[in-house]
This record gives sequence, structure tokens and C-alpha cells, in this order.
Amino acid sequence: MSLPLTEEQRKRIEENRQKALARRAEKLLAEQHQKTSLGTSVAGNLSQAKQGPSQNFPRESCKPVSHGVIFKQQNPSSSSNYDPKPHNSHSFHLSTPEQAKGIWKKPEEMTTACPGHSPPRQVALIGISPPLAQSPPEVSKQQPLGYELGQGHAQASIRYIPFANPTHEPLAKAKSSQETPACSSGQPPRDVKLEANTAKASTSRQNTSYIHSSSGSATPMPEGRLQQTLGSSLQKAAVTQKGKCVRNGDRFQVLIGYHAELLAVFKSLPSKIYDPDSKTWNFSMNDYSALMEAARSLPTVNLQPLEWADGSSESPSTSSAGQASLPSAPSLAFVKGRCILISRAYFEADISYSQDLIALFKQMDSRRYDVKTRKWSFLLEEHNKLITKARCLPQVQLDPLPTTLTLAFASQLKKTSLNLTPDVPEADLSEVDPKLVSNLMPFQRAGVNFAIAKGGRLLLADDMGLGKTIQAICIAAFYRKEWPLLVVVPSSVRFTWEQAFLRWLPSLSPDCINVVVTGKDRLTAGLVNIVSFDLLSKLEKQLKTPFKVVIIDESHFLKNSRTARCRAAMPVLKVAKRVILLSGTPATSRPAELYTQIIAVKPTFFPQFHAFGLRYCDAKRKQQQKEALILFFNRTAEAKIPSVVEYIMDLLESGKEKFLVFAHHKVVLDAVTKALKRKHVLHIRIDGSTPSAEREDLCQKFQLSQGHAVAVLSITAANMGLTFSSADLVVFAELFWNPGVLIQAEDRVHRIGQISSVGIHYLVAKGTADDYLWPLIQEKIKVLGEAGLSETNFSEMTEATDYLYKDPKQQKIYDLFQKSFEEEGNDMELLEAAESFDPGSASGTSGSSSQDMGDTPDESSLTACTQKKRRFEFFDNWDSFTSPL
Ligand SMILES: Nc1ncnc2c1ncn2[C@@H]1O[C@H](COP(=O)(O)OP(=O)(O)OP(=O)(O)O)[C@@H](O)[C@H]1O
Repeated sequence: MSLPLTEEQRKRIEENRQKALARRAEKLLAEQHQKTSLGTSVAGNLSQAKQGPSQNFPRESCKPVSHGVIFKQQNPSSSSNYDPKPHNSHSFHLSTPEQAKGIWKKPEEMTTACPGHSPPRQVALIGISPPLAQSPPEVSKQQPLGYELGQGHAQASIRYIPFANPTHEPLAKAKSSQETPACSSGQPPRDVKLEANTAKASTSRQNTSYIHSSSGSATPMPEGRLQQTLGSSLQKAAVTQKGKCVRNGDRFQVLIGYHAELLAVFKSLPSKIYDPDSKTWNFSMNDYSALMEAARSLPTVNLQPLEWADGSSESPSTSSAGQASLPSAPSLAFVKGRCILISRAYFEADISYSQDLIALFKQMDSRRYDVKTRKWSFLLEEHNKLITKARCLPQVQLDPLPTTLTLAFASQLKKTSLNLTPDVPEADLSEVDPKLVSNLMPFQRAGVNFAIAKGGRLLLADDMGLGKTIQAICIAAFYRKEWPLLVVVPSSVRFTWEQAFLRWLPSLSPDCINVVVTGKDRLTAGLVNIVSFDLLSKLEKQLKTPFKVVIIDESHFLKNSRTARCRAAMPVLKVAKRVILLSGTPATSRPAELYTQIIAVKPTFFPQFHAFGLRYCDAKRKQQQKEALILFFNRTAEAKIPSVVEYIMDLLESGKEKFLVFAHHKVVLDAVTKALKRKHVLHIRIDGSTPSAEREDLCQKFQLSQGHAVAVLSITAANMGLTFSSADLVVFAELFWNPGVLIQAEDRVHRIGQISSVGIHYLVAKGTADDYLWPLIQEKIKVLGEAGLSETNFSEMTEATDYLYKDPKQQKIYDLFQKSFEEEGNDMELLEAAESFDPGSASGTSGSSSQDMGDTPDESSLTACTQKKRRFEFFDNWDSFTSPL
């Protein structure tokens, strides 16, 4: 037995161990760097080389040195929606202890090993561009879709392919890995030239200790010889690299030897594909002009342009003054883009290069070309002309401005002169108190004129403190004949508003002003009624006659359509003739917050949030994901039909007399109804297309029927307001992501009047979207239960569904479902998405509100009376599906 070590000995051993580890890490790092730099050219300057190896670690080491990130930081034209994901899949990130020991991970591994937001002190990043031939890009390896919908037999055709997308690309984005023109992917234009320069700087910073030989190998040099060798090597590196572009089907290929900066350019182009066999890069024609332009900016690159069918070729010396100087080549690729309003007078064509299109643009009198963004813009009045002519170009699809905008800017579109002054007439304010009118400042007067020109419906969004109150009072006073007036304000300013009315409208007797202070006050007691948002939601039921003129102060309080205040205010605004919204901050965090306010002022502007979200909330990616999910949901419905029908028939054959069948998709409702008809089973059907007036009759017919009867009901259109207490069984042929909707549907039978125990059967199919919806519903119910908001426990009797989690990649689909269905407002959006995807599906809630049917649910009195038993039928073996009973 050895003697225990003294404290001093321990300390020394530990110090030595640390030193040895540090030496070893340094050595391994140097070796690794040598390997990965093999073939990398010297692009640095001498002074950097002299600074030694430590300079290989940039100070801002927590920032990835891949080109995409540098681009974002440096390019002022990059916008906030630019995808910050590094586009250079070759950059290596060194950040974990393993990596410090020389174990390198590819970026996709790093995503899990070390999230981008790891504490900076732990992060040391090195960006290395490995040689072209040694490390092909991952682009071509990526799985195009997270899952794939099979074409075969409907029941079993849904097949998963695990997400193998290393960069966590959105589902639908990855769909087009072959062709992703920047404009169609919603990215801002890339300044490839800038990226080339950035790459130049970055490669020079990182590779200064290594000498590139003409054979492509790299040799670490002793410090003493470094300066001399670098000198001659720099001369070698200055030799121009020659190459050419060659057509390759719809794409073009670049034949050229290794050149670090050019390689960086290649990697920055959206359509890049590396062919490991030929060791060449190829691109879509959309990237041709950008690539040529960037290549021209590299002094040591001589890239011969494409030769066209007629033997012509673009001269390498062609000036690079934007697209106007692009080669006179026929348009080879189909280009797609859209018009975007960029000011009150101008719109921009957001579309990639097409020679024909450029020629058309040049025919427009108001054309403007922005060399920075490489975009063309035109006066609105030329919009229709441009679109009409663009439609004649066979390989161009230029989408016009959306109808909403063309309607809003109709006068501008029709203008024939460049006079852009809006024609807002001077309002006749002779009926308004002179004290007020004479005190209006010129900009306030303009605001009042605008409001009256708009028929008294507007959102006045002047900055804070500019006097929105006086303008609002003036606008409202203009419509005094239509009073009583309702003024909805934050409670803290109710009396300030009273004072403002008294100040600016001396003609108004103080007795005529009613400030509502308690829930017992009358909302309509005065000629001017001032109420807080919260009291409005309590008192709105008092309203027998609608207010014709309404002012809403701080209208951003209405941003969330789910809040009680919004629910109370929106119906009031819907029926009012004049709606004066005031807010200095109409949207505080995202454009979606404007939606309810826009709808309040002009309900027809964007009747559905869906269209608004797509255009203004960057909902494209989310939308693509949702569409994939909705497609999955739709296919699930189709796949379940035969088994669902069989289950229902079995129920009937086993003697079950009356029950409800809920489904979401029209195809399922149709299939069930058809089967019941065929078997001559008495049934009713209520879906979104059933008029409100008929619903109660149908319901009664079912309630009073004797013998077999089935109510076929839409989950979203018949989940509330109806009583089917004569049945004691509910069968859910489909799941729905919102458990609240399911529980409401269950309660169609579980309500006052029910004397039996109630059975609820959920038909769940393994291998379909149910795999994800079911745990999602359980999870939601659990959360509600924990918060004391639900007594339901779906999990109690549920067969384990944890098989889903055995494959970690499959979990991501669940995550995607969860994310898409959890986000605020998504139920509504997803419902809309489902409807727009499948127009035949049972529609939302039209005509199904509880008010329509006079439904007064009293949940507390229901739960005690009868028992609800849930049963979950798992269709896990489609082929050998047998009777559930
Ligand atoms: N034309 C005017 N003549 C005299 N005082 C004015 C005039 N316009 C505004 N004011 C005064 O300026 C102050 C700010 O006006 P007001 O409260 O209406 O601003 P606001 O735009 O509603 O601001 P916020 O968005 O912060 O509510 C008030 O004291 C108001 O009386």
C-alpha cells in the first residue's frame, strides 16, 4: 500500500497533467488543421502569417465563420428574414471538449452537440474551406422530405422516411434542393461579390500558416522559412485560374481548377450542386449572372462564359452593371416571382433573371433599377401593363400585386400622370365646434380630412402625443347626427377623455357624457358613452341598438382575437358605421397584431387571416410545413375510411341502436353516410353546409327516432350547441388536434337528460397522422388538467403509444406537429389551411355557434350526472382488421 500523496504533490501532478493535456490538444489541433487545410491556397498576407498560429482563432470566435453568417453581418441589404443558417456546409465548428482534443464534428452533428447559443466562453470556432475534391457538399445528400406519402394501397400507404435533413431545413424547402432560386425561396438577393470578398478575407485569416503547393498539398513550414516561402507562394497564387462554363441540360457546369475564393462563391449560390464523380459544381441558370459577376470581381479568375446555341458568348470583359448587362442569351429557365408594393407609388418585381423579362422591364416608362438589390421597380400605374405583357412571356410567371392591394390602390393604378399627391378633399367641418376646428394643427386637419374621405372608418396611427384625441373627437363630431357615440378606452384614461370632450366640444353639455365606471352602469346612458375595454366585455349584452359611431383608443388592445375584450369589441365594430381606431403602436411585436384592427376598419380587406399571414407574416415556411401536415392529415382520413365504415357496420350489427359518428373530412362523412344509406339505416348528417335552421330539426329527428339511428356529424361544425342525449355512444372516426373541440363533441350526448353511462370510442390508426395527433391531444389534456382546467384524462385508458419515440427521428415529426399546433392562433390558421387544402371538408364554425342554437352549456351540472367511458380502438393491423366487438 503506497503512502497517500501530500497536498503539494497532488497540486504539482495536476499542474503537469494540465500542461500535458494542453500540449496534446495543441498538437492534435495542428495536425487536424494541417489535414483539413490540405490543398488550401495561401490567400493571406504576410503580416498575418507572421502573427503565428494563434491568429487562426479569430477573436470573434463565437461567430461561425461560414459565408452565410458573414454575409448576414456585413451585407447591409440582408433583411431580417434572411436564413441565418450557414450555407457553407464545409465550415467546421470547434466548440466541445471532444473537439478540443481533436475530434471534429460536422455542423449537423454540432447542431445537437452544441447549440448555436452555447455560452461564448466555451466556443471557439474555426472556419475551414476544405479542398474541392476532398469534401463534397451535403446538399446532394439531403433527404428531400421529412416523410413521404406513398402511392400504393390507401390503407397502408403512409410511409415515413425519417428526417435526415442535417440542417433542419423546413420540410417543403428541402423539397426543391435541386432548384432554389433566391427570390422564390423568399430570401433577399445575395450579394455574391461581397461574399466572395468576405470569403477571401476569411480564408486568408485561417490558412496563413500553410503553404499551398501546385499539387494541392499543404506543408507546414518552419517559422524561419515561412516569410521567404510565402513570398514565392503568393506569386504562385497570383497566377490566374482559367476555366469555363458549360451547358448541362437546364443547368450549367463550371470547369475550373481549385480556387478558394471562387469555391466560396460557388457555395454561396442557392442552386449549387456538387458532382463528386466529375468533381465539378453545377448550378441553375438563375444563378448564372450572379456567378459570372462574382467571378469577374476575382482578379485571379478567368471564367469563360457560356457559349450559346448561336455560337455567341458573353465577353468576359462585359461590364457588371447589374442585370442590364447580362449576356444576350435566350431564357433557359422558367422564372417565377411576384410584385411587391414598396411605397405608395412604386412596386418592385421580385423575380430572378430572364432576358425576355429584362427587355420588357426596359419598355416601362417609369422603370428604375436598383444596382444594390438588382431589382426593378415601376410606378403603380404601369402595374397592369407590365403584368399583361409578362403573361405573354412563355417562361415567365410574374404574379401581380394581390387583389387587396390593387383594390386599395385602384386610383393609383389608374393614374396617368406622375402626380402622386393623394386627392383627399377638404372636409366641410362647419357643423363641428369652431373651437375645435380652429385649434387643429395642419397635420391634424389632414388626418381629419383623410378620415372623412374614408367614410369615418380608419386606423389613426400617428405617433404618440401628436393629438390623436382631438382628431378623433373632430371626426366623431363630424358624424354627430349619428350619435350616441361609444368611446372604448383603457380604464385609466376614461376621465381624461371626458375632459377632452368637454374641452374641445363646448356645445356638448356635461350631462350628456356618460363615463361607465362599474359593471352595473348603463352603457347607453349618454350621448357620449366612455367605457373601458374590460367593462365593455361585461356590458355588451346591454346593447339592443348598435352604436353607429365608435372610437377605440389604444386599438392595439384588440390585437389578440381570442381575448375577451376583442371578442366584445369586434361585434360592436362590425355593425358600427364609423370606426375610429387610435393607436401610436398598432403592432407592438409582429404584423399579425394588425390583423384584427384591419378587419375592424375594413372587414373585406383580408377576410381570412390566412392570406394576410402569408403575405405579411412570413408565414410561407410555416405554411409549407402546415401544408405537409394537412396533407398527411387528409391522407390519414382517406386511409381510415374502410376500417371506419366496417367498425360502424359492426356496431350496428352487434345491436347498438343509436350513436353519433364524428369526423372532420368530407370524404369520411361522405363514406359513412353512403354506407348507412346502402344499409338503409336511418341517419342524419350535420356539417358546415347544413343551414342553422335545419340543424335543430335534424337533431330532433334523431332524438325522437326509434331503433337504429346514426348521427353523422362534423367535428368542427357540430361540436357545440346540439343535444343528442338519446344516444349514449360517440364514435370519433377521426382525431382533431384541439382536445377542447373533441370534448365539446363528446358532450353532445353527455349532458342534461342523459340517463345512461356514455361510451366514447376513438378510432386511432397506427402508422398514420394519428400517431402524432393522439399523443399531442393527450399532452394538451394533461397540461389543462394540471392547470385545473380540465377533468378529462385521456391517458387513463390509453394503450401506450411510446413506440413513436423509439425512433428519435420520428420524434421530429411529432415535434413539428406540436410546434405547428401549439403556436398561438394556430387552431384557427390550421383549420383554415385544412379547409383551403380540401375545400370539400366540413367547414369551420359557420352557423354553429352556441348563440345560433341557443345553447347554454352548464358543464358543472353535467359532469356529476352520468359517467363517460372512453374506449380507444387502435387499427394497428390494417389487413387483419377485425370486428371491434
Ligand atoms: N391642436 C392642439 N391644440 C392644443 N393641444 C393639443 C393639440 N393637439 C394635441 N394637443 C395636446 O397634446 C397632448 C397630447 O395629445 P393626445 O393625448 O391626444 O396625444 P395622442 O396622440 O393621443 O398620444 P398617445 O398616443 O400617447 O395617447 C394633449 O395634452 C393634448 O391636449
